[in-house]
Amino acid sequence: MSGPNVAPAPPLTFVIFGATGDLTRRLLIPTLINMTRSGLVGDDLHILGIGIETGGVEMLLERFESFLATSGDMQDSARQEAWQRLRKRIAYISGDFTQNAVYEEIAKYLSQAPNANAAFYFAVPPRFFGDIAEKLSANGLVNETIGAFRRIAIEKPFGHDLASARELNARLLSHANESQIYRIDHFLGKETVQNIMTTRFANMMIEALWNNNYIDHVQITAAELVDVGMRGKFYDATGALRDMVPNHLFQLLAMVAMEPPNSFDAESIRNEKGKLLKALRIYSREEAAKNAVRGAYTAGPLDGNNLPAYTETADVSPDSNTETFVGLKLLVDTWRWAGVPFYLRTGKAMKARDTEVVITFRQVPFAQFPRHESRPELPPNRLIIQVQPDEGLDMEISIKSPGLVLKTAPVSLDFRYADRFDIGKQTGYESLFYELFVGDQTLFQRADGIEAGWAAVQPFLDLWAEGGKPDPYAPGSMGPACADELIERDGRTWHRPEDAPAVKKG
Ligand SMILES: NC(=O)C1=CN([C@@H]2O[C@H](COP(=O)(O)OP(=O)(O)OC[C@H]3O[C@@H](n4cnc5c(N)ncnc54)[C@H](OP(=O)(O)O)[C@@H]3O)[C@@H](O)[C@H]2O)C=CC1
Ligand SMILES: O=C1O[C@H](COP(=O)(O)O)[C@@H](O)[C@H](O)[C@H]1O
Repeated sequence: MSGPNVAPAPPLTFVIFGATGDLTRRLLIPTLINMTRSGLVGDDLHILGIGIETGGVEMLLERFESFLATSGDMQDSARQEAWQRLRKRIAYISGDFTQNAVYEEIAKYLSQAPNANAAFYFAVPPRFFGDIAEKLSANGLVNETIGAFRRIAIEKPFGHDLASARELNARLLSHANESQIYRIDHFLGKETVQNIMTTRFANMMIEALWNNNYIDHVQITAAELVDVGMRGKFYDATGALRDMVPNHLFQLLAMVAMEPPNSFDAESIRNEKGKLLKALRIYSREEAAKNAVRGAYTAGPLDGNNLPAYTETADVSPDSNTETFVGLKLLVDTWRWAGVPFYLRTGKAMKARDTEVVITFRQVPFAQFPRHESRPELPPNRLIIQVQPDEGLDMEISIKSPGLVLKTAPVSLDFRYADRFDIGKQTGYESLFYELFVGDQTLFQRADGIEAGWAAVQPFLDLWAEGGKPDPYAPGSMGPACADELIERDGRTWHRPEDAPAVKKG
């Protein structure tokens, strides 16, 4: 995507609702700086910020600059130069986006813009998504004309359950076409997530084994070292399941498990991902209770600090039963995956930052090698897709241990992106923005995929809404004991973060 061979995005006005907010200054502006620097956008990109705060564009620029000064983003001169170029093309309209007046001003601005292309980015609390789309439409701002596009990009969370996601989709689709709607999942901007498709579909030796004849089970982990911190209000109403599973973890799962698409165009890929997510087994209440565990971190030391318990976090109810960890065993009802469990887990305040997909292959059917005390079993092959940190791919195989005695030894063939490529400092939004600007929806979620994801987690939401408390786990651990039981009762174990190459290296 990035790099010198890619043509710059077409001219457009990028309208950011929520321009004075946290996401804009922390991620959107640094992304646009990176894109300006690498030539992914040219001087015909114009930015129009919308916010309720009064003041002119100088107020907004000062906000951005004071953030950039402290973030360490501007330490190299190329970025500073890119910012100087970009800042000249930023405008601001102060107004309340729940009222019509601001849309009239946006219409006026766009009518005087050098070209009619526009992408509207909703960097606003989710309760405003439907309203803004409705008002844009009522003011004729999403009408496309020949040669001029109008697009809407929507941040997460997309709904808070199946019913609300359906309602939001229906509302958006009554004002814009699916081809104009870009639902963001920032995991899809990660290089290693995009690499899952290449790993599978560019390598015969991998894809040929990619089914229940050879794969024993799949683990998807998104462990975070960070705790809930200052996000108590948002998090207590959300929890680990809603925050991470139907979006980020299911995107990883879909990439890993989908059928090969007929082509790499957006619709073919999204068709396959949608089909896969619709094949996730929808559990009964009893099955949901058996196949899901949840936890909340207690007080304790984490990363050199003394972390208060989740329930003592600012803006979290002391008797909260929101989970900060979730573990699931899911099944995909397709010919390819019948009988292969997918174990998923994610949580905050855990032992390490480690997002990975671990594919464990079946044991060889018959092994003549003598077993020895230190290794009574021949370990299965594993393919580890290290999403972050230290992006890479590891293949665990057995070799002969040197010496006269025939012994096997496990070794890991490690590939790290940073060892081979100059990936630079990216926010992860660069490829998403580029595709939004050029009109490629591959890295965005389609309505059916989102709804299928929510349908698969709804039984767990319903179950936990009945009451009960998450199990406690110590900060710096890998979650509650029930998470180990979930997988160990099947005779398997979680891949340990200390086994991850990134952690081994550190
Ligand atoms: N922050 C992050 O790291 C991430 C955020 N997201 C998502 O991005 C979205 C934005 O998040 P974030 O930036 O943190 O939120 P913020 O609350 O920081 O930003 C929202 C902005 O919208 C402004 N605003 C609120 N109401 C109005 C209104 N009626 N008219 C005009 N402006 C208004 C706010 O102004 P004021 O503050 O003055 O009220 C604020 O500047 C959310 O959907 C969030 O879930 C997703 C991933 C990461
Ligand atoms: O969307 C979210 O993602 C982050 C994790 O993203 P990462 O790119 O840092 O791995 C998570 O911390 C946050 O709670 C969630 O809202």
